[in-house]
Amino acid sequence: MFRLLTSCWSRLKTTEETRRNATIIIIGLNNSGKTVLMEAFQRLLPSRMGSCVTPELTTLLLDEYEVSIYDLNGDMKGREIWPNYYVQAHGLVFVLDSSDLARMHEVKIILTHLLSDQRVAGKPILVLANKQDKMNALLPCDIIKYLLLERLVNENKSLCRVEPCSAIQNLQGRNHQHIIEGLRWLLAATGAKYEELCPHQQPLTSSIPMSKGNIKDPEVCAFTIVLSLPSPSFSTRIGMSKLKRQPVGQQSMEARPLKPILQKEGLRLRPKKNVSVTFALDEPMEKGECSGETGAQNTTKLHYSQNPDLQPPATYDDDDDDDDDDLFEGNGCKKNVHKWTLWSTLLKQ
Ligand SMILES: Nc1nc2c(ncn2[C@@H]2O[C@H](COP(=O)(O)OP(=O)(O)OP(=O)(O)O)[C@@H](O)[C@H]2O)c(=O)[nH]1
Ligand SMILES: [Mg+2]
Repeated sequence: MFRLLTSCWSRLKTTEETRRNATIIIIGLNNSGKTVLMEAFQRLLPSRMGSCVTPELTTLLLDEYEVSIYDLNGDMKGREIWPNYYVQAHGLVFVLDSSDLARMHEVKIILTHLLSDQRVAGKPILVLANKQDKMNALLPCDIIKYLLLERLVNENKSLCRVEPCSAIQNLQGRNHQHIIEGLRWLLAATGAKYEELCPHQQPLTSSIPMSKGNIKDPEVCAFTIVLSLPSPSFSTRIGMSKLKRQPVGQQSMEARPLKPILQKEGLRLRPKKNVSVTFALDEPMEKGECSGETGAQNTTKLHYSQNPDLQPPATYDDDDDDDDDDLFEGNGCKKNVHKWTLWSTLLKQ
């Protein structure tokens, strides 16, 4: 009995010792669903008791990671303190309300600004396209297109994954695989050596803004991400073995552009369903598969995974099932007349 207890204790101790720490910040516009999402994470994952130094901080355990997650306010005042967290963050979760079309332009401005920040550039970002339960929610493919996400992540060399989700449903314990898989991906993408490259971590406080002198040289933390040519299963399992990272200034290989990969089950694209999109270099893309605008025809293969429980958007033309593939063909969502009218309105802003 004593031996059993000792062995349990030493196993527990080993697990504790080998646990990796990661700091993640959850940001996005106010009302996008960050706090509900945080509550969903708290329900789904075990948390570290007594670790809450500040109310916005939660420490959760996922696989071998102990993740400190900061849920930051998205109102104007809250956004002012986001930069205080950039240096310390290993990765970011950006939550957006997929149904709030009126604020998509604001999202675009914020995200562009965020990703081009030197303290953020190069860090992986998980974009959660929240509120997919709403009838007018945009699909990830549309959101990517509107936000020019592909170009953004290429310019800033940040690995990016877009997950459709509904934080409300997640809170009720439904469809949570998207947010958990998204978080797993983010943790894996931060890389095992990231902490070594950010050796001077300071405890974070929201009340004391960091002076410029306290902000570490962003170059020290930034990664240039170099992707090896992945296997077909890359998009569904983005293991660290597939990613070779080196600190800026030490890269021996040229950084290659990141391309969107829609996760798919089977061969046929079903764009009316909700899909996850991971940006990565992959095998040559078949002509006509998404990303028409950016000339991605030479490098990308698309993968998607369906989430049948989430509500498909009402704005899609549902008359003919054979139209499904047209959403990704040629000029993109050409059957979606209703939605493209909206796009042109948004794009003019
Ligand atoms: N329908 C729907 N509503 C949601 C979902 N997620 C959040 N909401 C609602 O959106 C509103 C805002 O949610 P919060 O989690 O407080 O938003 P927030 O991003 O934390 O906002 P700030 O803290 O002000 O930046 C609440 O009324 C939520 O109930 C969702 O997935 N679906
Ligand atoms: Mg909140």
